[in-house]
Amino acid sequence: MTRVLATGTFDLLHPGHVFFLTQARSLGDELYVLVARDSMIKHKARPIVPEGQRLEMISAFGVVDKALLGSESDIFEPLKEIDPDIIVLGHDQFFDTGELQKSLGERGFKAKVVRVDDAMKCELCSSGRIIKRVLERYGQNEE
Ligand SMILES: Cc1cc2nc3c(=O)[nH]c(=O)nc-3n(C[C@H](O)[C@H](O)[C@H](O)COP(=O)(O)O)c2cc1C
Ligand SMILES: Nc1ncnc2c1ncn2[C@@H]1O[C@H](COP(=O)(O)OP(=O)(O)OP(=O)(O)O)[C@@H](O)[C@H]1O
Repeated sequence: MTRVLATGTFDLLHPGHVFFLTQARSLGDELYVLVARDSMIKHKARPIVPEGQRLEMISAFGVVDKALLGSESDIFEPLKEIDPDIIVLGHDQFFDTGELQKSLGERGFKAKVVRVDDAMKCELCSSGRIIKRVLERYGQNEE
């Protein structure tokens, strides 16, 4: 039984997320997903959708066996419980594969880090671009 772990913000959902999680699931037998905490997202703007609602949506995906909220202080903490065989990184996730692999080894985790390079290309296959489109269409009308 190979347990795969995927992680991410998953703010405004789109087909790129379905594509990523389907790819992640295909690497093993079961898929766990760690949803990033609002307080831990510092590499981009604060998500529109609060963490509890982001978790609820990812939990409803058919390819996902279990979704959990991450830790608010230590990204390695939830791995003790999940104990994944594979940690999958999306094409644009900021982690360096080698450095993450090294950090995991130093902490005694067995997981192998796998980067999936494929991206689904469509105009609105990005939470950021959905937000931009909404602002273009409705932003100017704000009183
Ligand atoms: C192995 C691993 C564990 C993670 N654990 C957590 C965590 O416990 N809490 C959290 O808020 N983010 C955690 N993250 C980070 C996010 O879930 C996410 O990967 C990061 O914010 C960048 O994702 P994005 O490109 O989807 O925004 C973890 C990431 C990795 C790779
Ligand atoms: N179009 C896409 N194709 C493949 N994977 C994607 C795509 N969009 C997002 N992902 C993957 O889904 C996971 C969660 O992504 P995230 O929540 O950052 O969405 P995003 O749409 O890329 O957000 P933003 O537009 O704010 O950067 C990441 O691993 C990311 O690489």
